[in-house]
Amino acid sequence: MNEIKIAVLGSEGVGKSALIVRFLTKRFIGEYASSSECIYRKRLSVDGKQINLQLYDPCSQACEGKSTVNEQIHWADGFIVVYDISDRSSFLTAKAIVHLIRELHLRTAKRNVDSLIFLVGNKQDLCHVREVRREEGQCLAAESRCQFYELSAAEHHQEVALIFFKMVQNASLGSKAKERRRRPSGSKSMAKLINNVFGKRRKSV
Ligand SMILES: Nc1nc2c(ncn2[C@@H]2O[C@H](COP(=O)(O)OP(=O)(O)OP(=O)(O)O)[C@@H](O)[C@H]2O)c(=O)[nH]1
Repeated sequence: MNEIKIAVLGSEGVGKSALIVRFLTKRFIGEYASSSECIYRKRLSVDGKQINLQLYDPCSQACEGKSTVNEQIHWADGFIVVYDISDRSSFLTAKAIVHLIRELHLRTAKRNVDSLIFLVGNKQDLCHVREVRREEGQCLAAESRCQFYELSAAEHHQEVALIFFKMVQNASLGSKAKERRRRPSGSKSMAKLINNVFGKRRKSV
């Protein structure tokens, strides 16, 4: 069975967990508790192939055993780099992450990552307080040769699911020969995810 590892990266509060939870549970959870980085696992069938998917959700706060961005990049087969359209600084962070991914993959002569980086502008529902124009996202994606999406984890289930499926599809095309690399610490089952979702309070929208 194919194993695909996807890292969802971006600065604090851009909606990384919200996107993952939306994909896994179809629900938008406004309050999500997580004080450690974690890996969610899901089995799915893509193009007739059974895939063991691992989704890495980093923790923005300092936590014990936290992996570095470099380790996260080395671990993953594909990257969903998220920014918040109502927060310009998160766009700059996303830009830096995309450049770092390209640089590290170039330096280690890994396979072509063009189809394996998606730039995602989240919180489209907050367009009345938008700080990053859609064209800026498109422009960054074009110059970084990655795919661009703008959406809202709060409002769009199908779009979110499509992005994850597309990424899995792209990653599964070139994953066979890939060596297994060090994984970030922490692993989460659906039971723990449900605990996080219904357990503690952390942030408000
Ligand atoms: N309006 C709106 N709020 C959103 C959306 N996605 C996430 N949020 C809110 O943004 C806040 C941060 O969401 P998280 O999913 O915790 O963001 P994160 O990137 O995982 O944050 P860290 O784990 O701290 O890095 C929460 O209050 C969410 O409810 C969205 O599409 N629209």
